[in-house]
Amino acid sequence: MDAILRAEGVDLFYGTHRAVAGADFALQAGEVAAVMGSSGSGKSSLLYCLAGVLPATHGAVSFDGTAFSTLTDDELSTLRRERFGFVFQYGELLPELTVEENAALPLRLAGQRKAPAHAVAGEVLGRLGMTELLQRRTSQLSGGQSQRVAVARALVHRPSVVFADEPTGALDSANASAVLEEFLRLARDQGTAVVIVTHDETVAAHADTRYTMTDGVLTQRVAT
Ligand SMILES: Nc1ncnc2c1ncn2[C@@H]1O[C@H](COP(=O)(O)OP(=O)(O)OP(=O)(O)O)[C@@H](O)[C@H]1O
Repeated sequence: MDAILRAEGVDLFYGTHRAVAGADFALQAGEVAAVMGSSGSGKSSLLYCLAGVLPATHGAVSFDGTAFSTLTDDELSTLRRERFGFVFQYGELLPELTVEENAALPLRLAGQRKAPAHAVAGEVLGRLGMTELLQRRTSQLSGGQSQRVAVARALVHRPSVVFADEPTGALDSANASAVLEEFLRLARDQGTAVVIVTHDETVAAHADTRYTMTDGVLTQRVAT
């Protein structure tokens, strides 16, 4: 099967510092891949290249057979907005919006009207146990609740790939594993592939494929 997301020989330089060094990566539709490695090893930098947020200095990244380098900035923005979802360590929600409004944002940005967008967001939030909190401002949520909203927002438009950078890194371990399991169950149910950057071996254990980043060099770990 052809990979939905593929990186070949990707380098990312910050000035003279080579943060990503010759990375090869392939992700199938619906696959969950974890990228582990110590602090500063280049995991987030790789994620930004794979998501088309930073252009690779050398090498190529392609989505569904189309190299990012052949797209205009507008086309790449549209691809990121419509086909990708993002979850970060601290949720990165809009604090003045409600839970429902935050989760519905990708649909609203895609031009959907409020009522149907909120109906879909409400359904996804319900699957994450957030039905009672739909009208609450996200500034008034716990860490675990915030991450559930971030997960809903990343999945609500049924993207092909979600990029998650330490998605449960700010939570205590019981909360972290609950949110991670709900996140991956929803993603797998809708066939969304996931790339998770993590320091945490227990997070990586949930993935189908595991990689290790060492000083910018990405290596696939062979299952034992
Ligand atoms: N914008 C930048 N400009 C210059 N150097 C950077 C920049 N961003 C990251 N770096 C450097 O590139 C290297 C890789 O950083 P990156 O954030 O990708 O690592 P990481 O593995 O995600 O780390 P952490 O686990 O601590 O988040 C580090 O040495 C970092 O200091």
